[in-house]
Amino acid sequence: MIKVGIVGGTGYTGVELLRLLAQHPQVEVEAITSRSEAGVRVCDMYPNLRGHYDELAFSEPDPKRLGTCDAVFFATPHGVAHALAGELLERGTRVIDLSADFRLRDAEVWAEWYGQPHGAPELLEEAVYGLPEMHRERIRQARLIAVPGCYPTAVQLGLLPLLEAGLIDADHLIADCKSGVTGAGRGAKVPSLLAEASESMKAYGASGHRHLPEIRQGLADAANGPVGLTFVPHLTPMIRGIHATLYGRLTGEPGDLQALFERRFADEPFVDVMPAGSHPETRSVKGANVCRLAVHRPGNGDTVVVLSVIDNLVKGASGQAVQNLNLMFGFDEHAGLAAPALMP
Ligand SMILES: NC(=O)C1=CN([C@@H]2O[C@H](COP(=O)(O)OP(=O)(O)OC[C@H]3O[C@@H](n4cnc5c(N)ncnc54)[C@H](OP(=O)(O)O)[C@@H]3O)[C@@H](O)[C@H]2O)C=CC1
Ligand SMILES: CC(=O)N[C@@H](CCC(=O)OP(=O)(O)O)C(=O)O
Repeated sequence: MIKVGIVGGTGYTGVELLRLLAQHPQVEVEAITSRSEAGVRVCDMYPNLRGHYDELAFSEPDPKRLGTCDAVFFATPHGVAHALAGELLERGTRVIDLSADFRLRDAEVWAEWYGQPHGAPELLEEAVYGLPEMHRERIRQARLIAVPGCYPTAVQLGLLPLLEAGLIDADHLIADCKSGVTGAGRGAKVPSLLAEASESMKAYGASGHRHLPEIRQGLADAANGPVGLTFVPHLTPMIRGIHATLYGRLTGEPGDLQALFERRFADEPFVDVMPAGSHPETRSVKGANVCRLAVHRPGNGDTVVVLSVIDNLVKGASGQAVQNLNLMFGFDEHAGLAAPALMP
């Protein structure tokens, strides 16, 4: 058994970590923090966890107590892990950060997109980008993991096979993405109100969203050179889910694209390449740590269309974080993540 801590336990990704870890045979949650709810029992705030965490209560973030854990998850807004990760690492605690604090390798690019100076540039070199389908062996050795963002997970998984094989024009990629409202977090915000978000859909961040540099960085690694990407996120009236529709211009005759995708992800426990002609639905991944993909070539023309769906709170955040923990501690990669999606 290992002991873990969670900083930022009242948010959607924090409570999703608790739900997944409740089924993990080798993990005990030692500490969970919230400044606003300190003293409140977790199961009083989240009754779905009654019977699983009856004694656990939120506490103030205390690096000494967190430093007694084998690993600490940060499910906090940007900047919080910058302040605490270094001290925890010095105490011998491994850090799995769900925020964007360590996702971009360049501190100046981070500062430009996040509107504040990078708070821990000295840790960037050792941080590993926690996309197991790209970096599994480095994750196994890592002390500090930057869990990818939700849109970046859906987009990178969908485009990796095509870029690695050099089959599409890397200068002109398009990612048209839709997210459910939990992507915006649990904090009260007008655009997340029922009357604002339901029965409506809108694009946002079309001229530049902070996930753009993160996605470009990952795709450039796959393409072995810079990429040009147009990324437009949309808010849709669902609670969980990301649907990414990805477009690439073929540079030549690509061969069997279905076989390419099946081969690329054959050994990946959490990527499901659907049969040719499929249209994956977000509800088919609700609550599950899975990315479902389908690849199309409309009219046998020069454009390839990839459809990629994930649950933003699971493969897009907390599930991926647990998958990283499993790799770091040599557990079965499925531990805590075996349940199928909810249906309907
Ligand atoms: N929602 C999603 O789909 C995804 C979210 N993420 C990322 O995961 C992180 C958490 O997201 P989400 O769960 O939605 O966020 P929420 O806004 O729902 O929750 C944030 C949590 O952080 C705590 N917190 C806030 N400020 C501080 C601070 N200064 N020090 C310590 N704790 C703090 C809050 O508790 P309190 O204020 O009481 O201490 C709360 O528990 C974010 O970085 C987000 O970008 C990543 C992928 C997907
Ligand atoms: C619907 C919605 O608002 N989604 C969030 C992204 C989700 C997320 O939390 O991403 P990070 O982990 O990078 O913060 C947004 O567009 O800002």
